[in-house]
Parts: sequence; C-alpha cells; structure tokens
Amino acid sequence: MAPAISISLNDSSDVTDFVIKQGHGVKGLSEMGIKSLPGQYIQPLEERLMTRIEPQESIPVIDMSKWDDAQVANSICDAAEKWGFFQVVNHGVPLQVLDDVKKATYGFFGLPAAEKIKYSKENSSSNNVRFGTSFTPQVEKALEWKDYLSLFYVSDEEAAALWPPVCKDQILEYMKSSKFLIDHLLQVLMKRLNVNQIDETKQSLLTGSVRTNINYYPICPNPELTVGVGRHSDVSTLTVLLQDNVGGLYVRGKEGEDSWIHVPPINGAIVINIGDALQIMSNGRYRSVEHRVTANGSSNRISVPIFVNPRPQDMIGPLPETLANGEKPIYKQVLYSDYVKHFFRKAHDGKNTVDFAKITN
Ligand SMILES: CC(C)(COP(=O)(O)OP(=O)(O)OC[C@H]1O[C@@H](n2cnc3c(N)ncnc32)[C@H](O)[C@@H]1OP(=O)(O)O)[C@@H](O)C(=O)NCCC(=O)NCCSC(=O)/C=C/c1ccc(O)cc1
Ligand SMILES: O=C(O)CCC(=O)C(=O)O
Ligand SMILES: [Fe+2]
Repeated sequence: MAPAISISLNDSSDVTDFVIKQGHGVKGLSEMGIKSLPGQYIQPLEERLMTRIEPQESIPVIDMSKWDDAQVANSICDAAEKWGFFQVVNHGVPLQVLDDVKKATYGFFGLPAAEKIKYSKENSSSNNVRFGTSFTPQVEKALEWKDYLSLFYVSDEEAAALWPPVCKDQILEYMKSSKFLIDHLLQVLMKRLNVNQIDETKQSLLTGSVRTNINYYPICPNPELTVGVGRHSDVSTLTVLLQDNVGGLYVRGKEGEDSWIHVPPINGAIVINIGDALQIMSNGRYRSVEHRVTANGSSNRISVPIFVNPRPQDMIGPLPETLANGEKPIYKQVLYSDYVKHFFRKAHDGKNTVDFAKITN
C-alpha cells in the first residue's frame, strides 16, 4: 500500500528525510508510484553503463552431489582461481530453508517504516543489527537503489533478543544449514593452498564471524540511470549468496575491461564468491571479483548474502603455507576490523579496497 504521505521529490532533503530518517527506504519511494528517479540516485555514466555484456560466457555451475569426488574439488578450486564466482546445485541446503528465508525477507521489508526504523544505525540498540539504504549514504556522491538489513551473528541468545522476530528464525536456519557447505568448500580450497588440516585457529581465521544481509531492490522508475549495488568486491572470506528469480547480478569478465557476465538465476542454486580476505590469505591465487547489481524497472528483487569472515580482531595476511615454496607475499598483515572499516567508510569503488593490504615498494 502506498504511504499516505506526499513529499517534494525535487527537494533532496525531503527525499533523504522520507527514505533514510523515516525509514521508508527506496521501497517507500517505489510504492508511492514516483514516475522519475530523484536526482541523488542518478549515477555517473561510467557507473551505470556496461559496454560489453558477454552473453556466451557464464560462471561455472558445480553439482555438489558427489561431495568427495576429486573432480568436484578441482572444479571448485579452478572456479575460485579463474572466476572468483560460481554457482552450486545439490548443495545440501534444503530448498525449503531457501524458500523460507526469501519469504521472511519479504516479511521484514513489508513491515511499516515505523517498525523498520527501529533497526536503523541511529535507533538500533546494537551495532550488530542495522537497517539501512544504499551503502554509505553519508559519503556517496550518488545513492544506490537498495534497502537492506544487516545482521552480525554473535549468539542464538543475542539473535533471539535483537533480530526482528519476523525474519530471525528463518535467517538463523539458513545460516546453520549452510555451515556444512561452507566448511566443505573451505576444506577443498585450503587443500590447494597446501593447508591439509584446518585446525581450530585456522577455522576461526576463515569463518570466525558471520554477517547475513537481506537486500531489497524495489522496482525503479528509471533503472538505466542508477544501480542496485555499485561495483565492489566483498570483504569476506567467502560469500554464500541466495538470489531470487529476477536476475541483475553481473560479474566482471576480464580484469581491466568493461566486460560483464550475468549470473543467471537457477532455481535452487546458491551463488558462491570469494572475498578479499581469501584473496589476501591465498596471496592472490583465489580472486575476489568485482560485481554489481542493476536496478530493475518491472520487478522487485531480493537477495540474501551470508558473509563468512575472519573475526574483527584477527590479523589477516598471506597464509604461511602459500608462501612455503618461496612465493613473495603481495599483501601485508592487517587487522581485519580495520580492513572492514576502510571498506564501509567509502563509497563502492570497484577493486580498490584491497589496496589497503597491498605491499607497496
Ligand atoms: C568493523 C565492523 C563491521 C563493525 O564494528 P563496530 O565496532 O560496530 O564498528 P563501527 O560501528 O565503528 O563501524 C565501523 C564503520 O562501519 C559502518 N558499518 C558497520 N556495519 C555496517 C553495515 N552492516 N553496513 C554498512 N556499514 C556498516 C559503520 O557505519 C561505521 O562507519 P562510520 O559510522 O562512518 O564510522 C566489525 O563488526 C567487523 O570487523 N566485522 C567483521 C565481519 C564483517 O562484518 N565483515 C564484513 C562482511 S560484509 C561484506 O563482505 C560485504 C558487504 C557488503 C555490503 C553492502 C554492499 O552493497 C556490498 C557489500
Ligand atoms: O544482490 C546481489 O545479488 C548481490 C549483492 C552483493 O553483491 C552484496 O550484498 O555484497
Ligand atoms: Fe557483493
């Protein structure tokens, strides 16, 4: 239902007030039936144009039904090296769990603005629960057409107390059901880096903190003028991404070229991508690849990424095992929370975040 409010879309502070301060989000703007995009969402041409979309290229789709097959393990590592992105099917996460978390995502965003705003940065009782819009609106020259809820997992008790009741159980279930898949993928990926046994310290370094976002990209009046999410790479170890059947996620095809590959929705599949933390730990062998999401003029879209990360207090750098053959480190040791803060405090800027950890000489 359209909110019974009228705002002047020509007045950017009116738009900011409605979207950010009152918590209507871009979903609220979309549902008012606005006919043109407010100025602050208009992205520079270079951020919205994709010169070359490669229809004949696609990221690998890996059938995980034969978990222990050496060929499956090879495909996973090859995909992580070459593409940094792949999809998995027969992954062991029950399809019902995926359906439930998608419904719960609609449930949360369907709440009245007055409910959602309770979880905003200003009002939330904890930094671990945050409802917001765009990425870092305070510093962005142009805003992104997306609303989100971000949930940093600490414990079941904290989630029970702080996460929105409408989606809490479904998100926890999705996180827990993905654990086996995550651990298996990391075990396989580590083996190629000469890490044969993931001990407790390493397990914690790779998976010690988990953040789940639920993203809502409402119908956009001028999708060609803006973006759903701008070009970025994730700062995670790896990301487990559930998307619905709308499409719009694109992955950089060839580094340095304006070449993009669509990640087509596949019913029941999960997208996996390597994040910066694993690129750094693997000394660049596994690639954290730039990606983006387009805005859509005719369908609402949702996605649910689980970001599997080191803990904020961990130092990350190339793993000793990857350097054992004399390979020169290209990244230094950095405190993971410093790395993440650096990412969150600037607008999306493609692959630039990783420079924070590069050795320069
Ligand atoms: C540094 C963290 C994130 C927050 O710690 P804090 O003690 O609560 O620190 P602050 O409250 O000072 O937050 C630091 C800055 O990050 C911002 N921030 C704090 N969470 C958030 C938040 N979910 N969202 C967007 N800003 C935030 C926050 O606003 C703040 O910016 P500023 O106010 O300008 O100082 C800390 O929890 C941490 O190190 N966590 C490690 C695990 C982690 O969250 N890893 C990130 C995985 S997320 C990822 O890979 C990709 C995410 C992504 C997300 C959106 C995209 O469009 C694209 C990609
Ligand atoms: O919505 C998507 O498909 C991807 C979103 C994304 O890249 C992110 O949240 O990091
Ligand atoms: Fe991402």
